[in-house]
Formats: sequence, structure tokens, C-alpha cells
Amino acid sequence: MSVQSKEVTNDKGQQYHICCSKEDIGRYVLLPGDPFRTDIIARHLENAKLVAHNREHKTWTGTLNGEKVTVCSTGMGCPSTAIALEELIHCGADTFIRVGTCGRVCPESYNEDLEGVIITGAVRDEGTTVHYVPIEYPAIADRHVIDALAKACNDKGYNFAEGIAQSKDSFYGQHDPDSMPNSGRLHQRWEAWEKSRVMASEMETAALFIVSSIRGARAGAIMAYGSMNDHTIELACDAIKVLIERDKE
Ligand SMILES: O=P(O)(O)O[C@H]1O[C@H](CO)[C@@H](O)[C@H]1O
Ligand SMILES: O=c1cc[nH]c(=O)[nH]1
Repeated sequence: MSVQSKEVTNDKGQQYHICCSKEDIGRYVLLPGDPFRTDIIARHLENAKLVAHNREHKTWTGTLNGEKVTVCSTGMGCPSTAIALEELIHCGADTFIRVGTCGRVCPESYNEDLEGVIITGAVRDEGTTVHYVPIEYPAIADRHVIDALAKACNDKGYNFAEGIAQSKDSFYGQHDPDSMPNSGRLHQRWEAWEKSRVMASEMETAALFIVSSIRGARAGAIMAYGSMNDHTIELACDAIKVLIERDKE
């Protein structure tokens, strides 16, 4: 039996950061980092309505296959992602797909034909999730969500790999480690991720997987290499439809 966090509300009784209430949020949620990306993803929903926009969290709710589906931006990094997750779970959400962008890491990921990655697990190279549970606990995706993403990808014939993401706290620690006094440690660890077949580097998935596991929710992630593309958004929406249909069975 999973335990929810205590609700913290604003003066309207809404969740403190996302400024939403239970009736605003669907069971199924798409999670981009960027608030502007929510507008693009919301166009894939039927009857999408803007519910709230507070700080980095912009939230739309509409339907897919007749079920209520929400799009909510997490902002950049694990702290704001964990906050969004907790508050969406307070509102009754239990199924999450991150729709993000990422960088390439291991040699295999540098195959230019690959559009992106369906994430199966995340390296907890960040500071948020140790506030939840010791580092030995794995950050893994829900197998039903991975399978729904894999089915969507197979049906469309798009070229996505499956693999592990590194969730880090410093974008410039990845892109310019030599400018950091801590460069030795950054290089050593990056080499370890390259040698251990890490397929993607990004900043939110570890928090998504850890908070979801601990709170008893299901989560997965699909990420585009470089900038966001239509295929990644399409597959995330298709996977939500697969889960909706399978949940009815
Ligand atoms: O495209 P999003 O979802 O923001 O994800 C990636 O892009 C940002 C860095 O540019 C980080 O948030 C990283 O995880
Ligand atoms: O290289 C990249 C691209 C997106 N997001 C990251 O964190 N790194």
C-alpha cells in the first residue's frame, strides 16, 4: 500500500504549485518539461482546455478515446518535477508519460537514424530523489507503460531505441565540464555512463520514476534527441490511448 504526501493548498484550496483541483486533472498525464510544449501537445487532445499556469507548470486537460487526459509541464530538473508529480497524484492522476528532449551518451546512441529513446530506467545522478529513498533503490519505468510506448512505436514504424537515461542536475556540467572546478569527477562519471550503454542524458526522469514508484503510480518516458519532434509527441499520445484501451479490459 503506497502512501501519498500531505496536501499543501493555496487560498483557493488548489494544489499549491500547479494550482489545480481534483476535477481539473485526468488519470492519464503527459509531462513535457517546457510550458510552451504543453500548447503543442494539447492540440493532440479533444476539447483541450487550459486549466492553470503557475510558475513553470502549465496545465491543459482534454480527452483521448473518451478518457480525461492532462498535459502538465514539469519545468527543468528533478525538484520541480517531483513537486508536479506529488500534486498531480493528489488530484487523482496515476499514469504518467514524460515527453522530453535529451542528449546522446554511449556510442550506440550516436546512430543518426535514431529519433529518440523509450526510457526503461534512469541513473539517479541528481539530488532530489535521495530525499525520498536511499540511492540503492532503482529508478525504473512501469513495464505496462514501456510496453504501450513500444507498441505505439512498432505500429507507426518510427525509429526509437529502448534504454537507460542519466538524469543530472547540471546542463552545463554535461556540455562544458572543463569550465567546472569539479571537471575530473564529471569526466570520470560521464565515461562510466558511456561505457554502461546509457542512451540519453536529461534532467527529470529519475524524479518521475522514483516518485511514481513510491506513490504507487505508473510512469514511462519517451525522449527525442536534440529538439522536440512530431513523432515523439505522436507516440506518447498513442501510448496513452493503448493504456486507456488496455485499462478497460
Ligand atoms: O525538453 P525537456 O523536457 O525540457 O528536457 C530537457 O531539456 C532541458 C535542458 O535543455 C532539460 O529539462 C532536459 O531534461
Ligand atoms: O544535451 C541535452 C539535450 C537535452 N537535455 C539535456 O539535458 N541535455
